[in-house]
Amino acid sequence: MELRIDIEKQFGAFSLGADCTVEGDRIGLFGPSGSGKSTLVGLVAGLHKPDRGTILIDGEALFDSGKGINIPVEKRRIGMVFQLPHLFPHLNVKKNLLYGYKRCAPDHRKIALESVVEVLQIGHLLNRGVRNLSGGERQRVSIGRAILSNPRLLIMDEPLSGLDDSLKYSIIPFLKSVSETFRIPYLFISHSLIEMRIMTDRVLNVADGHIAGQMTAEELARTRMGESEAGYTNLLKLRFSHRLNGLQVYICGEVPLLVSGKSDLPEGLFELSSTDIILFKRHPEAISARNLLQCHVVDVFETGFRLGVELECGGERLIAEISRQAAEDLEIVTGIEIYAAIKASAFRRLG
Ligand SMILES: Nc1ncnc2c1ncn2[C@@H]1O[C@H](COP(=O)(O)OP(=O)(O)OP(=O)(O)O)[C@@H](O)[C@H]1O
Repeated sequence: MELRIDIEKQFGAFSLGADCTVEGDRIGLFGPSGSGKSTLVGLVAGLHKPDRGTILIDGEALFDSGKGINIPVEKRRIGMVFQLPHLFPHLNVKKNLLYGYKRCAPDHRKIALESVVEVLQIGHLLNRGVRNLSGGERQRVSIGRAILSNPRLLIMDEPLSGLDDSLKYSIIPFLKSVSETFRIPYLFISHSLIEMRIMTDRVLNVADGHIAGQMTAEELARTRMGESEAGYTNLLKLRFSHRLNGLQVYICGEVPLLVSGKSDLPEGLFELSSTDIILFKRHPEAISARNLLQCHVVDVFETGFRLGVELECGGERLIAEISRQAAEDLEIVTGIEIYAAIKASAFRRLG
């Protein structure tokens, strides 16, 4: 999808002026609270009318003040999912799901109820009233309802913010499989850099009512690494192997990792902060950290006052963060071999 926006909107004291072209099917909008993300997607969806400008999807004008075009919201074919699922309380799950489908013109009805129910695994809920659903189930139903309206674009405005961590990471696979199965491009709003990296490829950085830049989610994470004490978050998909001396052995690429924790689910998404990786120039004789990985330095980059060090280790990439003095002591340059020590307790399971 290509989204072209060149609009201005004044909302009381807040001015929004956005001018950008973005291409991709998994687009993020990232920025602080009040920067204008929801206003911007509301203008795209047709919930508000720009004061002037143009909004085009794949060359087709949804709004063009010069030509007097303003496609009404119900004809834009844009589905929306919000932080709080706005389901109809008097309708059961099936009727909520079919609401958008029935309003969609028959020519555009390409996605069937059965396939959405299957992907979102909500078949057992169809006859239930929506008041009797858990938070995660409600959000799955609201995603299903949006998909069944057969939109050309799905807008998700902080769809995971109202959920606790474990629920959030159980919904993400559904969001991903929905987008992969039905191939609907989406705009995804979040304050969470981790959600951006999991859910999006291209990110619009929104600041003070304008688009301050456009980059990949990975570039955004590296840019912000030096601004946060938590550093860069490595996201690792690990495969459970076995238990050993009260710890769990997971496989990362080709490398076994010792991880604290109790779950022995076959797979897991873990986070590891760049500040929890300690680098050694030579193999240390004995250390308390349970993981000592032999790595190659593939990149060294600036992160404000410190340096980011990208490591290759058994087919996986890790980013560590060190001071300039430490980089001098270690004589770090691209291509050298180095050892990375990581405590078993440094890994945090996300889902
Ligand atoms: N209808 C409106 N009338 C007046 N001001 C508005 C209106 N809608 C939004 N605003 C203002 O526009 C600014 C941007 O709000 P918006 O909700 O778009 O930000 P956001 O980046 O989505 O924030 P958050 O991440 O907190 O949801 C805010 O200052 C808000 O008060």
